[in-house]
Amino acid sequence: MDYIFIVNPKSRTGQGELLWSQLEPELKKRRVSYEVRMTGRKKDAERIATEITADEEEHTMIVLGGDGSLNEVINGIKNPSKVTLGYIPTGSSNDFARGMGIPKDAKKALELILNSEKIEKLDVGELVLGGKRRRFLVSAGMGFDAAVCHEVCISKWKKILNRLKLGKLSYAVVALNRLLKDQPVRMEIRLDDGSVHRFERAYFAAFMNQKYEGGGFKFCPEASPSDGKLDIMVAADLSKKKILCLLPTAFFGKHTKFRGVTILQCRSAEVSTGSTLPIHTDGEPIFLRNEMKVRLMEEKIRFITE
Ligand SMILES: Nc1ncnc2c1ncn2[C@@H]1O[C@H](COP(=O)(O)OP(=O)(O)OP(=O)(O)O)[C@@H](O)[C@H]1O
Repeated sequence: MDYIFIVNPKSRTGQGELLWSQLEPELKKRRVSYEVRMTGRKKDAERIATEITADEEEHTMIVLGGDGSLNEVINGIKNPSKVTLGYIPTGSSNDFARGMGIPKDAKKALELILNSEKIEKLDVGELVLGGKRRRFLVSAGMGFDAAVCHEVCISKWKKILNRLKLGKLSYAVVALNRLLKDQPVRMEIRLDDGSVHRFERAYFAAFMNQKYEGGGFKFCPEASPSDGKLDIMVAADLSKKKILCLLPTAFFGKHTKFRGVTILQCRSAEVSTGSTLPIHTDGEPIFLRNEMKVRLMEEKIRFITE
């Protein structure tokens, strides 16, 4: 099998490059047939994936990077059903790897890819905003979680905590800060089963393909990336003090039994809000809107798993 590695050398504040330099000799030693494409800047992984898949042939791509790089690759791929994907997590939040049970250790993750014979067909989420589309593998969200993603991307905390090997904590630190600033809004969610769910004071809605987002918050403990469904978590109609108490329980998925937390499932949904909110896909902040559509694509992507 020919592997195409897409490597973000800057992932986890520059550690991606070091990790790749430790893995590549192993590929050579084992005479693995591969080529490597390094990303040089933002959106490179997307461009590279588009280039590779333009021929509509079958390809095996291995991403070395964080959830952001993985998101770029899934967005660049022309037809997800023609691609087999492998993943070596070298990001700071690594929610995809956590959900899929991929080893955090890069060498072990490579071993899994080279030795595994198991393929799981994963659902691919798609966010539709007017004429624009963005795919996701982990989650898409509107409101507080997207505001946190945005602030993490621009804050100094991520770099500092990455250096201390505490990268995933950056989401928790920023979440506390954001909670003090954000105001809840009116939200209506229409699901493909015809049901309509209205919330007077919603903080956010997370549409989850994986169990975890935001660096380890297990927002939807029952979510599965291959069940043909998106799990939804809405936090609404509760005080900020209560959210503060609930957030730590969300690390263990224990928040779902409390009032103010609603869990739903859908294949597609339309959301509208009383005022404009930030929106993210896979932790990458993208737009400010008061409407969005979320759905799963017909095509699935093959993923190398344990
Ligand atoms: N050579 C590069 N220089 C600067 N930025 C890059 C480069 N290559 C990729 N990027 C950008 O870095 C962003 C973040 O990378 P990635 O998600 O791989 O790592 P991370 O931020 O450490 O992890 P996480 O997303 O899990 O927090 C990507 O969205 C990508 O656009």
